[in-house]
Formats: sequence, structure tokens, C-alpha cells
Amino acid sequence: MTTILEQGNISIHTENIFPIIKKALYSEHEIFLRELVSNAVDAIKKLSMVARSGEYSGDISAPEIEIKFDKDKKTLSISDTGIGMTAEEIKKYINQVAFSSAEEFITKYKDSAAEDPIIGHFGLGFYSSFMVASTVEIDTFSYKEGSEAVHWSCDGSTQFELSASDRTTVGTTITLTLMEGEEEYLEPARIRQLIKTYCDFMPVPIKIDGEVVNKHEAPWKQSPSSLTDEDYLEFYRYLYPFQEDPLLWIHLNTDYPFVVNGILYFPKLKPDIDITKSSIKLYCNQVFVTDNCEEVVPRFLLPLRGVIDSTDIPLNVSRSFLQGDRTVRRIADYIAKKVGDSLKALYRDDPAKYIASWQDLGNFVKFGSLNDDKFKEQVKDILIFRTTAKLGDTEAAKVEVQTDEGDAWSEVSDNKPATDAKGNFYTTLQEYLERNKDKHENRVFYATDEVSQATYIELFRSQGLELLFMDSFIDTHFIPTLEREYSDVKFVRVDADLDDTLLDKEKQSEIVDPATNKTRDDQIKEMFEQAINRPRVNVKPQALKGEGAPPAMVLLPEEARRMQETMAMIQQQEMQFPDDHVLMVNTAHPLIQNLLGLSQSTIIGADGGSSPAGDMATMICNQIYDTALMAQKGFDANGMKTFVERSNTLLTKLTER
Ligand SMILES: Nc1ncnc2c1ncn2[C@@H]1O[C@H](COP(=O)(O)OP(=O)(O)OP(=O)(O)O)[C@@H](O)[C@H]1O
Repeated sequence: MTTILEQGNISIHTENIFPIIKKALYSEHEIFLRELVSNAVDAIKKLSMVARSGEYSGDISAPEIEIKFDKDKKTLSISDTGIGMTAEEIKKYINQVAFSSAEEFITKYKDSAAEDPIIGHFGLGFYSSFMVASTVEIDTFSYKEGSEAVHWSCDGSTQFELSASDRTTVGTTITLTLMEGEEEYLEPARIRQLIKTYCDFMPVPIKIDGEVVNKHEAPWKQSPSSLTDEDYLEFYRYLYPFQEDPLLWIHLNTDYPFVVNGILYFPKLKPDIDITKSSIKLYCNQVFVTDNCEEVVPRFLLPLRGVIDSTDIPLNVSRSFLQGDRTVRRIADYIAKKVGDSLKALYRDDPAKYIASWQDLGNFVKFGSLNDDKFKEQVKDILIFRTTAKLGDTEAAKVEVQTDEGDAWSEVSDNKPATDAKGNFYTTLQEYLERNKDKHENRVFYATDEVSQATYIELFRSQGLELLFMDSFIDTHFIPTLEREYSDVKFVRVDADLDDTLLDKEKQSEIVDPATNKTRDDQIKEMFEQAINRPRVNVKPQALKGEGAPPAMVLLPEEARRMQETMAMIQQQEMQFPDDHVLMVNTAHPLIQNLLGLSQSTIIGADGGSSPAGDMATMICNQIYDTALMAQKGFDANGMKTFVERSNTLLTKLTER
């Protein structure tokens, strides 16, 4: 058994702890203003609660806070029309550090307090004024009947003085005599700027030199039904002046299991966006806390903008505390889920708007999916791609949406697939795979550039094959994620390889030269190989279906191209066009058939040297190759010169005949 030698109370010497509270509790001096104005707002709220309960019958119609300066006396004063304090209350709440009235007050007036929460909690904020003031005075007159106005003063030591005051109006004035070095707080412009930062949305008008300087209405605290689109946009423009309007917004509104209000806006995402920086502003009860929201907002939501307000996020806490805090993590999860739900609801209720914003919204949804598995799961049904298919009425947008009431999932389907402004249709990957499973099961054909891949796209389209456009800057990174998700599915770029459905099997090559066992395809391959004379180009004769199919196409096999893209990304360079590529020669095209005839006619007449027809065939092979290359990449100066010269020579020769 342990023998207890002594038991007792730990004693704290106020003289020692006081400087610590004054200096170390707050990182920045300017915070004092936020604290004093918060106290003033609390006092005003308290008076109106008391009035509502019938305990006060005086006038509460013009609540306000007024800030005044006296440069000669070096004083700054903050007056409020709040509840005031009696001498007893000063002794209790001010003289006893870390003794807040909030708890007592909230217990007593709990119905009103739930509607309009009090900011202060700790009973420390007032003392932050000693960071900048050598003397702090309180002049206060309580609403309580029979009370007398009192004056309190303290010079920063643990001594105070309490005396009678000649104040006649209910409320409180706090007067700070500023210390040397803190004169900046005598400048109205500086105080105005601090009020704008910290107190702009506090619910009471704050006057400096007779003029109200804060906005004093917080749209995020209003009910969404009372706000118009224009109100939301106006608020966005107020928060982020000179920025492009946002695509859409979400109004957060929850009381349980924690209080979170806010408005989050989706801006247009630019490729050069800094995804590690947040510009969401964090508030606690309409008091600005920080615009570094990295801990409260999931990383992938950082590109969003707007305001989050939560009483459950403590005001005076450090970064590391926020990171480890369970409530903060749950708030972050809640926000992510809410964002996902809102996007689903938009897709369900207004697919046209969803599609119209998709160009930008899509980047965001993909970015979120890349970064957060839960979010990926949530948005997988609303991840859409522009398709070359013309979708009929039955191919409706389907999405499951969680109802607000609970966990019931309802499947909603609308019969008219929406299009974008240009009449393009959009589809989910699931729908694409389902629609095309008979033609090409588990293969997704995609294009990344409508202009440069036009020939390829046209070939697919003419054969009734459906292509998806994956042409945003994030898609290159996103395709591998999709492949992991749909492990049986292969993604093939339109210029990677020709699908069997595009080939005319009946025109497959038969043996034409019994002596050498060569097929016609072999002859075509040889002819091109000799003519273009590029060992790294793989000439591949194939018969394409369809009259519109081109005589030749340059193909970049999927795997090799992706390797090249990754290399380019690592080296932060643009992708070089690979020397190793495929030249697909369409043996079904009349030009190729004629060309083979032309080159063979030269063999007969040839005596070892070059013949005019042979030269012509070589020239045409090169022209065909260059034209095919042109669909993939531009020429360099030399290539362009050769191409133009050869074109002119060919035309000249043609007209000579
Ligand atoms: N302007 C004021 N009018 C009336 N009472 C006030 C005023 N300023 C302070 N008080 C009283 O003094 C108490 C202590 O204030 P203080 O700022 O130190 O702490 P708090 O506001 O309760 O909590 P926090 O530390 O979170 O700010 C308050 O709870 C309130 O009762």
C-alpha cells in the first residue's frame, strides 16, 4: 500500500500567471480587437435575450457598437449598448480571470441562446487587451433595476480599482490607453481594416467616426430559401472581388451532430491552380478565425471558395490541435459528403446545368476522386463523358440520391437525356459499357483532341462505334484510376490501334506471288518501307471498312504512348512525337491499290536504275505518309518545306500526263 505523505491544493500566483495569459495566449496583438468586439456583441445579444424573457423593458431597438479614438490621450474605446455589468458582476467575471459568464447565462436563457449563440466561453478574451494597453478601464451600467453605474480600472498589474461612474445609459465602454509601440491602433484606417477582417459579418452594426463599417449580415446564416441566385453571386463577388463568377454553390446548414453553416462555391478550375492553398474562410459564430482552412476542409475540396462557420471549431487553437481534433475531422467528412450529395442532386434535378458546368466541374470531381476514396465512391455515378453517340430517350440519366430525411436511396430517372449547348450528349462509363457490350465488350474508345484526331474520330463514327472524349487536363491522370476501378476494361485511344470492327476481313490479303509466297499485303508493306526509309516506323497493311476511310493512318500504340507521356511529365516537357509508331496502310483504298500497280509496273521495265514511274510511286508513298502524320502532329520547318515541294512536284507531274 502506498503511504500518502501529504495532500493539498496547488497554488497559482496570479502575479506569475497573469503575464503569461496576457502575452502567450494569443499569437497576434491585433486579436484584442476581435475579442473586445465579440464581448460587446455577446453583451448586446444577452440584453435582447433578457428583454425577450420579459425581464427588461427598456429600449433595445438600436443595438450598436461604436469605436472612438483620442490621439492626445492615446486612447481607443469600444462602446456597446449591451447588458452592462453591476459591480458584483465585474468582481465575478472580470476580476476572476478565466471565469466566463457564458455558461451561467446560457443555462438560464437556454431557449434564446440556442437560436443565437454567445461567442465567449473561456473567460480570457478580455485580458487580451493588456497585450496593447497599459491601462484598461470599464465604464458600465447594468440593465438590472436599481443598479448603479461603475468604473473599473487596471494598469496591467494584479491590482484594480472600482469606483462609481456617472454613466447613465445601459451598456459598457471599454477604454484602452495604448502602450508605447502600439500606436497603430489609434489610426481609424487600421481599426477599420481589422473590423473588416474579423468582424465584418458580426450581427451588430459597428461604427467608426459615426459610420457603420461592417456588413453585419452573414448570408450563410440566412435560410437558403430567402436568398436568390443574385444574392449568392453578390456575396461571392464581395468575398472575391474581380474574380470570374462561380459555377455553382452549396449552402451548408446543419445543427446536428455539430453546428456547421456556410456557403461553398465552385470556381472554375484552371490548370495552373495551386491545389494546396485554401481560400475558404473559416468563421466561428460569425467571427473570422482564419483563411487557412487546410485542416478543416478535406484536401481535395481546397479549390472551393466561400465560408464555413462552426461553433464547434474552437477560436483560439493551434494548427496541430485542429489536425488532431475529432470533431474537426468529422466536420471535414461531413463537408465532403455534403458536396458529393449536392452534386448528385444537381445531376438529378438539373442535368442541363450539370452538363453545362461539367467542363469545370468535371475536373473538380475527378480531382476529388483521385484524392479521396469515399468521395470517389460517392460520385462514381455522376462522372460523365461527352460521347459521339446520339442518345435516344431511353438512355436516360440515372442516379441514386440519398434523401435528406434518412438513408433511403431512391433511383430517379428522367426520360430526356440532356445535352450541352452544342447538342452533345454525355454518358457515364457504366452506360457506355452496357450500350456497347455486344460490339466491343470491355473496351472503351476515347479521343483526347477533337481537332487533331478528327480523321480517327470520323472513321470510328462512320462505322457506328461510340467514342468518349477525355480531353481535360486531368484526364491523362484519371484514366489509370478508371482502369484500376474497372479492372476488366481496356481504354484505347482512338489513334492507338484499329478495332477489329473497323477492318474488312473479306478483303484480307491473299497470296499473289507463288514464287516468293508473298501476299499483296507483304508487297504493300515492302513498297512503303523502301519508299519512306524509316526503320523505326512499323508499316502495317490493313483493309478498312467504309468508303470514307483514309489511305493511311499513323497509330501510336496505347502502352508506348502512355510511357512517353509519363516520361514527358516527369521531365516537365512537352511530349515528343515518338519515332516508333505504326503506319497503317489501308489496302482497301483505291489509291493504295493503284499505287501498288504503279510501283510494280516499274519492276518490269526496270534495268536496275530508277524509273519515272518508280520515282513517282516513292514520292506518293511519302506523300501519303506525310499526310497521315499531319493528322497527328505539325511539321517542323524542314518537314513542311519537303511536304510543300513534293506536293508541287507531284501536281506538276500529274498535269504533264
Ligand atoms: N462589453 C461587455 N459587456 C458586458 N459584459 C462583459 C463585457 N465584456 C466582458 N464581459 C463579461 O466578462 C466576462 C469575461 O469576458 P472575457 O472576454 O474574458 O471572456 P468570455 O467572453 O466569457 O470568453 P472568451 O475567453 O471566449 O472571450 C464575460 O463572460 C462577460 O460576462
